[in-house]
Amino acid sequence: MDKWNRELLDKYCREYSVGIVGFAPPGEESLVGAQLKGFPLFIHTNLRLKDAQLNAASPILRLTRSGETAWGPLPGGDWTIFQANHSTYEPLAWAHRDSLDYPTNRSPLATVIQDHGRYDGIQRVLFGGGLRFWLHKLLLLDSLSYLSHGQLSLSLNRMILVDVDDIFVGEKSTRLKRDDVMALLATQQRIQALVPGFKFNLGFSGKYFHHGTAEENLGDDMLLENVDRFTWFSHMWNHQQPHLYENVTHLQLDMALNKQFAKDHGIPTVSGYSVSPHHSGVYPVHEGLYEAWKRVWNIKVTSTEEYPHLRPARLRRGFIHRNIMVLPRQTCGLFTHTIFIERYPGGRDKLDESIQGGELFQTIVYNPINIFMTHMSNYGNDRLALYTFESVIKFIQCWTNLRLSSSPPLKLGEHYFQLYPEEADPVWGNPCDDQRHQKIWSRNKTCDQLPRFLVIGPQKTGTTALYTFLSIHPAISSNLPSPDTFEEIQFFNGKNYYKGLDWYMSFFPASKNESSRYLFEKSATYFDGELVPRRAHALLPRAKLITILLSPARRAYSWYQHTRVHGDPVANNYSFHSVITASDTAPKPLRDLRNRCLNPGKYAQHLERWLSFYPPQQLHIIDGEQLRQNPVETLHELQRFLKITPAFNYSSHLRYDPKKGFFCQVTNEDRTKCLGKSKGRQYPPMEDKSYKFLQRYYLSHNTALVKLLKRLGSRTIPQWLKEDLTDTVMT
Ligand SMILES: Nc1ncnc2c1ncn2[C@@H]1O[C@H](COP(=O)(O)OS(=O)(=O)O)[C@@H](OP(=O)(O)O)[C@H]1O
Repeated sequence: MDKWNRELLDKYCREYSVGIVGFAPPGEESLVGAQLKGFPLFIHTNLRLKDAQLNAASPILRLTRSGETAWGPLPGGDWTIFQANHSTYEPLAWAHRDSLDYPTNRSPLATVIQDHGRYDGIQRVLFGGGLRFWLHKLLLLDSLSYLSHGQLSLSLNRMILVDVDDIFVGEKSTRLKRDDVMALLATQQRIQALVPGFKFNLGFSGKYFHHGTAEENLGDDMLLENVDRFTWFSHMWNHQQPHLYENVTHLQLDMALNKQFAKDHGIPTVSGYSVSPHHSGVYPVHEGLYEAWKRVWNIKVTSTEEYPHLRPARLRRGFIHRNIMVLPRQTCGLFTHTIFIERYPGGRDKLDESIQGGELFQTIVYNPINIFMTHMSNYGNDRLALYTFESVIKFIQCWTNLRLSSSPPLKLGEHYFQLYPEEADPVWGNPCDDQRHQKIWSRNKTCDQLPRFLVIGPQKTGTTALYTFLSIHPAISSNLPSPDTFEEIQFFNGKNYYKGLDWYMSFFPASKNESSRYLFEKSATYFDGELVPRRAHALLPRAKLITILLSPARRAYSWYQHTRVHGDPVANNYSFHSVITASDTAPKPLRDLRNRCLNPGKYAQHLERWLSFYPPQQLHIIDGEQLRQNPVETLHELQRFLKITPAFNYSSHLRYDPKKGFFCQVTNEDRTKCLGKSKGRQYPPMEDKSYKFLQRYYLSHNTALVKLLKRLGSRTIPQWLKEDLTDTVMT
């Protein structure tokens, strides 16, 4: 960093009490006792180190616990260590030279050092290398917490739930014998001493009870003899994937069999938790599963790996659908077929690495709530899962101050959404964009039941005319009508979104020659809906977007007239001028109406939101005046944008109807079919004072729109936009 910037940064840090975390970059040159410019601090580089320890007296330690030695070499051979001769410095971690490379040198070398700020007024923590070493990752968390005066601190509470799935399901000779069940209970007891509330959570499929060898059947019996010492949840009766059931009644019947089995064998049925094999049906959602779960088991919480995608595990989120909380699962590396420690992928060393500071350890460090899925087969043979969980829990106890605990799934779910309330709303993605999602999606759903383009509004710009004219096109099909909102589905912007993807897709029935069909949907309220671009993009990232713009002032006036006709009491009580000029102290209903009337006209702002999700090439802007006066040309341009070939010639299908005062659809030689009375209404012209007010109101928004259109490469600026701006300048 040059001197000027450095001084600026230092000044900022001193004034606002901001600390610095620094990392020594690896260098080709090996330095010995080189002084860090401007500091009483010296470094040695490119060292091999081993046996790390922490400074128990350091005020930085919070999550990390000192006292032990992390024996063995530190990863990499290019470590930097620090030597200081000023009281401002205090080591945070030490290591020793690796004797393979160097003659024995017993004095510990500081690999992480704290600068208390006594030298130049700035607090720092300097790391002698990157973050390859797991212990340094913990120290980074603590450094951030310390330097941010506690503002960047993770809670120290961690919850763990271990599901043991496929109870009774495994093939002969992979199942639990009495010894294994005893080991399970003994380990559980030891873990309970470290993790209050811990119980293995057993997921059973009753159909396969007593399907093992004679010895294994005794193991089944022993599990049931100890039924109260575990928590239990229903898997599927026959381990069938729920998305393969087309019929919810069959699904229910199978679930009822498992419930009956539970009752007959004293297994509790009130946990409110269940999981489905291979996570199928949970996400992408198979509505039948949710329905049957609710009816048979009153399920309130489940967990899955697939949402939004399988990997990386740390990006998985939760959501709530039909009042069922779906929690993300973490990965522990144990799968149905990983049944011997030595056959763990990469061998025992890899497993130990994951436990001792590696992936599994860090999963627990970074996630306040951890749900792990394991299988019965992981607990037989050499009891890989028992070794894994007991070891990682002990390692956590040894190296961290984390407070581990466990709770039944329902409590865990409630706690999860208290921590992450923003995750409650689901985000529906396209199951065909992820092979794993597609695999666990129902057979009777296709990928062609989604629109290829959206007409997003805004309201009152001519969206119904465009929708109607597009529907004449032989290659274009709109959605089926909705009983509530007619031609509009209004999926992405309101409560309908919570009805799920199946509901949305039911508006686009599959037909035979799908590939040649251009499915589309128009919902005029999408344009200014806060959440719509994000949601639309999650589901339809390649969709084209069509918007129609006309003078925001005229649009607002048309909307007001529309709202009056629809019987809105506030619109009927107040003149247009009173609505648009309502102040922030006006009664709430009036302010709300004002906002609903005026906000959609802030075009640039809304378009920018769409453009933060979609590339500009996918957006087509129609001039609303052109649509009104020359729909034929407008539709030809639109076809070119959509790349629809052969182009449909609209000139013989649309004709100006002098009586209606608009273009209408030609039905035969001398007849036309126009839009209904609610489109192209008769109402008095807008008062001049209102128009002038709105010109001023929209000035900054219209100016931003001109800039945006230019940025998007528009060669012409719509006439209405020029007029709105010119008139404003003149008044
Ligand atoms: N061909 C044709 N026929 C009838 N109306 C037409 C046509 N082209 C554009 N318009 C203008 O469309 C305005 C209604 O816009 P929307 O259909 O988007 O309204 S809505 O948001 O769906 O309610 C409607 O607004 P009003 O004039 O205020 O009724 C019309 O001006």
